Amino acid sequence: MELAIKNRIALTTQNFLTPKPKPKVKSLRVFSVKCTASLSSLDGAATGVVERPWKTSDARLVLEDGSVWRAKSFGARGTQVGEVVFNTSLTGYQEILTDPSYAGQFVLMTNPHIGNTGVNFDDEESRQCFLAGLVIRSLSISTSNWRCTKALGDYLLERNIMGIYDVDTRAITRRLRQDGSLVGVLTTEESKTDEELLEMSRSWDIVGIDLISGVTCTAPYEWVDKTDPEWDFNCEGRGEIYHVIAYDFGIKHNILRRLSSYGCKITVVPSSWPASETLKMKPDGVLFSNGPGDPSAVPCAVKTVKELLGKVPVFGICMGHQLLGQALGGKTFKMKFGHHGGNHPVRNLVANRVEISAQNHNYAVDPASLPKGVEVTHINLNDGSCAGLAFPALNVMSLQYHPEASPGPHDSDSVFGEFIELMKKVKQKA
Ligand SMILES: NC(=O)CC[C@H](N)C(=O)O
Repeated sequence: MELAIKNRIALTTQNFLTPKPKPKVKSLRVFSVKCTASLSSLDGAATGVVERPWKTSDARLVLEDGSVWRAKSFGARGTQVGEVVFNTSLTGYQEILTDPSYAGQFVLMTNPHIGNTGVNFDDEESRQCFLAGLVIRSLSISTSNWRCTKALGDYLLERNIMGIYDVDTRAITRRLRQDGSLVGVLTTEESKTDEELLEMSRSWDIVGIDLISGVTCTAPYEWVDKTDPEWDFNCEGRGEIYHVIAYDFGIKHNILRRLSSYGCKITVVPSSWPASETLKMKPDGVLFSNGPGDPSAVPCAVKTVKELLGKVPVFGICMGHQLLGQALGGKTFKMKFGHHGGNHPVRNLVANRVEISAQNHNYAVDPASLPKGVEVTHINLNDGSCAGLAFPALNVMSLQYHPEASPGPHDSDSVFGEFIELMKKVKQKA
């Protein structure tokens, strides 16, 4: 078993971790799917009233490799550039749409059937949708869920987010797996030629851009909301209150709810909040949140993390983990197509167990670049990449993935309890 896992890592690591070269364009190739019974009106879809004629394709997604994907639009109209990534989660599209870490990206759902549960008030992971757009195979013609307040198409339209459906998401996913993430331009504008859109996609890049400043909050605020007790599955033994300062690099609400449920008093601060101000607030711990884009494009955030190292216990999640990796002296790199989904097996080397995790990242910390004393605590079993770090001497812990799930499995929820234990230990020593 052990050997099988090792062999699997050896076989796959090279594939998934090698950054992609820029794709060559031989000529533009147009792809379209055979017409399925999609409705012309989303209002009709919400009420179940069928309108004819069937909608025909009115949108194009042009990828930087020269492929042109004809599709049908829903949500907002216009032209939008972004990086296309695929997400393998079966459920939770609303949490995915409101995860700020997707800023600058088109999320392509591999689950072909999207929209069937509509959207509701409770599943928002942030104040708005920051992603570039949504790409799906089939848009549900009706919504049916007791929490549903709105159809997905109306929701995206209100938030000015473009969506397309009736596009071969399986073929695009294979292309992304083979060639790596690709930049694309999505348009509903007939006047734009395929060549123009290709040129647009090839002249834009997500690497090296600071996307955090566009999603962070503008001023500090207190967070009080907890996980609804009806949904909470892990809430025993939380007595003492710990004050946590949470750096908002694009924070998901469920990180805050879980910390709050575990007994933390939370102050959320903007990404530019000085480390000196944080220390003046005398927190028991600091959380560095998830967030969009390239971790090496935000040296200011790395500087803040560095200034807090060793002064207070810290916990990093996803972007927070990558910033910690850099602050400790390590390097981050862009993966071939990253990890996005709710089914990633991770080996927890400390507890010696496998956890199925929710993940959403395109970058990773290179463990070989880390100084002595920094321990790799978690490994992604699909490709052997670093999924967690600890530096006990400085009371540092971090995960590359999402223990708060939303959406995804809850196997790693207990890590919030480990952060509490770390704060407790340091407080008792003081
Ligand atoms: N979810 C996140 O925090 C993502 C981190 C980073 N933007 C990445 O893509 O790797």
